[in-house]
Amino acid sequence: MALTAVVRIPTRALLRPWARLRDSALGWMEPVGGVEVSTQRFGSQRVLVEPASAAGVAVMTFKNPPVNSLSLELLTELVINLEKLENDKTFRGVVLTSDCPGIFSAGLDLTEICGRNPAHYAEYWKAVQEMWLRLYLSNLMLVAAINGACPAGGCLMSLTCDYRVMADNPKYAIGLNETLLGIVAPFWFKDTLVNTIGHRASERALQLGLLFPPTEALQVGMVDRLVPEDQVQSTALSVLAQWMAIPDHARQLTKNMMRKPTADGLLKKRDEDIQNFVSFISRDSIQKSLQMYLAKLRQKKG
Ligand SMILES: CCC/C=C/C(=O)SCCNC(=O)CCNC(=O)[C@H](O)C(C)(C)COP(=O)([O-])OP(=O)([O-])OC[C@H]1O[C@@H](n2cnc3c(N)ncnc32)[C@H](O)[C@@H]1OP(=O)([O-])[O-]
Repeated sequence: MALTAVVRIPTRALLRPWARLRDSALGWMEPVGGVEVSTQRFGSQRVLVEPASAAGVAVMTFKNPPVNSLSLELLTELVINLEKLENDKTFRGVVLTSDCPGIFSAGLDLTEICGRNPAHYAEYWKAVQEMWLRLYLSNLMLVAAINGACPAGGCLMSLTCDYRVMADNPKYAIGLNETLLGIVAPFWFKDTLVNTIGHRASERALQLGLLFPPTEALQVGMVDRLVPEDQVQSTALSVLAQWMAIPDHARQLTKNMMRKPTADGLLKKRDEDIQNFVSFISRDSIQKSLQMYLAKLRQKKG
């Protein structure tokens, strides 16, 4: 099996805004003696990509204030930048982190799934699926540097990584809290969690919508390591340095062997999953729940 053929997703056909964003992306690679070498910061408006000082490693920083919610634009830019890193064979590992103080990501952008029309829900959900598939099956080593709150879709994104380092600050929490919003985490969110913390712990966490403070997240296995807040990124980089010692092709095949069956669950029924999502999220009762949740978030501030 060819290593580069792990994910077969016709990306251009899936998300229409990509072509536009691709055009506006900053120049990032220069051919040097036939080999593409990164020369500078690159990325796009909401996703900054910087080569780290260690060879073969990049830091991908999400920059979608105020809370790094996963808007359609952020999801699109994330996938484009990941694809660029994967296509450039000089990169083997990526640290995913946030530029928003105290927040890794607030999860799916609630304004994308509340008060819109079915066509929008379908387009958005396809982008969420795409983000998950691309990260979950990435042949790169991915380490999440969780430097803040990490609920719902933010937690999902971190769970796609090969390793999670979290800031040891009791103000932050991580988990799939969908039931608290009156919505249901889809089966592939559930599968990703089960693959990380096991069936029983997932069953409880998902039903109760648990958001684990760092110490509990470590205990349950949702994160792999806790460090002081100012050491999250440096620790993630040193973890990657250890992983870099493993021959890539053996590690990639192993990762694929572990993850492909889970990803296939979605790949086999993407359209059905989109239809399910659209009909679920369009229900009046669900829209009401989401509106109330958003109003509560806004009130909290005022
Ligand atoms: C089947 C579907 C599966 C679903 C999966 C999901 O991911 S569902 C997602 C589940 N996600 C969650 O349950 C997380 C919900 N969010 C939180 O719990 C907190 O915002 C926080 C802990 C992330 C940060 O606390 P903090 O005190 O630092 O910040 P703050 O609270 O003051 O918010 C600042 C502004 O951001 C706004 N905004 C916030 N989140 C979202 C969002 N997801 N989207 C859009 N907007 C959001 C908030 O309204 C406010 O706007 P305003 O008033 O300025 O117009």
